Amino acid sequence: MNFWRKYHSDIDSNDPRYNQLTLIYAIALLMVFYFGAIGLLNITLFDAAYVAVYDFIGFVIATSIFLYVYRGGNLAVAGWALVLTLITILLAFIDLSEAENYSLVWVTILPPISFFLLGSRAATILTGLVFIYCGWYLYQLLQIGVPGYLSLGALFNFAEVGLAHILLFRFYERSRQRTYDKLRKLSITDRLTGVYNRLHLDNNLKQMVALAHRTQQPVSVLLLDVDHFKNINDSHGHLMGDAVLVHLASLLRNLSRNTDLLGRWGGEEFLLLCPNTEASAALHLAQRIIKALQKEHTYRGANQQQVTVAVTASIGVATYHPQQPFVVPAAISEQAATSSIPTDNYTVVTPEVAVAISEKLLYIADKHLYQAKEAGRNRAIG
Ligand SMILES: Nc1nc2c(ncn2[C@@H]2O[C@H](COP(=O)(O)OP(=O)(O)OP(=O)(O)O)[C@@H](O)[C@H]2O)c(=O)[nH]1
Repeated sequence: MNFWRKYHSDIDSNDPRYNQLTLIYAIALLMVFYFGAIGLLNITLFDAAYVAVYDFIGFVIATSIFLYVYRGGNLAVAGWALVLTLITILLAFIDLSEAENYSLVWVTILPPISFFLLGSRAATILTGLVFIYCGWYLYQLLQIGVPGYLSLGALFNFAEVGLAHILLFRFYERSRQRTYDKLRKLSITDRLTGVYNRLHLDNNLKQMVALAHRTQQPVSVLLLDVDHFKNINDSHGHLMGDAVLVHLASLLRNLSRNTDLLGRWGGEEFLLLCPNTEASAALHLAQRIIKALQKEHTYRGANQQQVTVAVTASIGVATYHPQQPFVVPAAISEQAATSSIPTDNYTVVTPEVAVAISEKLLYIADKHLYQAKEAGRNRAIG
């Protein structure tokens, strides 16, 4: 982890916010040095203390934004603060220079920054308003006949460049966002069943455990494994096996709550994460799943042939309750003694402890699943 992300360790280089963070740092730092240096020059060399007051205000605002982000502040808030500060500075600068020396061209840096930091909608409105204001400002100068390069043609050119900038960056930002959403969805879902994949479950279980601790609510996990799945594949073909997995995923989705998180843990294994769920409720849910699976279902396999296949599953259940000591149950503690799973009782949940509790939950669920298989399958143990 580098120095800049000390308080934003959750943002890695694959996260789109990583570059936003970099851009906010870069612009804020640039403003800090710029206002600091110009302010000093205004006081010492140019004897313009009244201008230095503005430099000082800019310096303080830029430093505040920088420190706010550095201390882990919200990126959206920092993005808005930065863009609004930039707009104020640019408009003040244009006004002070009365649009001389093409100072107006500076507003063209706003669309790339705004679209990147604020998203398509907010940036379109904000930069649109700034360009309209600048067009109106130019028009006023034309009216009073400011000499020099100002002409009606210049006004049109400015308006056209402004519009082109907004449309192009809007198009660019929306296509980037769409590609990102598509890639993200692909990276967290299982292609066959459409439920979440193992990576996503893993990440969320840790967060769920931390939240359970904060809210003092229990969290349960259900680990389900189809019984003799190999036989289904061998007797009816792989396509039929796939159809069984798809059906099972939709059955699990229908039986679980909206707040539960369902995913495919492995080949024919599914994991259901249930926040705010007591051990008894989790076991009850597991039994409902077993019962629902026992109902006959017709699957479509190769050559569109329809076959009724009897599918059963075994489920291991485990629950973490923040108010109770979390120890590996006696029945499986012998195996735990030789494994690396920590067995302490946790009082404070740091990220490391959340990982340890998640591992232990999965470990217990896996052992219960194993016991259910040993006891004859088609059952749940918790
Ligand atoms: N059709 C299909 N089969 C899969 C998929 N992923 C894994 N499998 C198969 O699932 C089977 C798992 O077999 P085993 O681990 O022996 O488990 P089982 O036959 O269910 O036996 P028990 O779990 O002991 O009841 C293997 O034959 C894998 O090839 C998949 O995506 N589609």
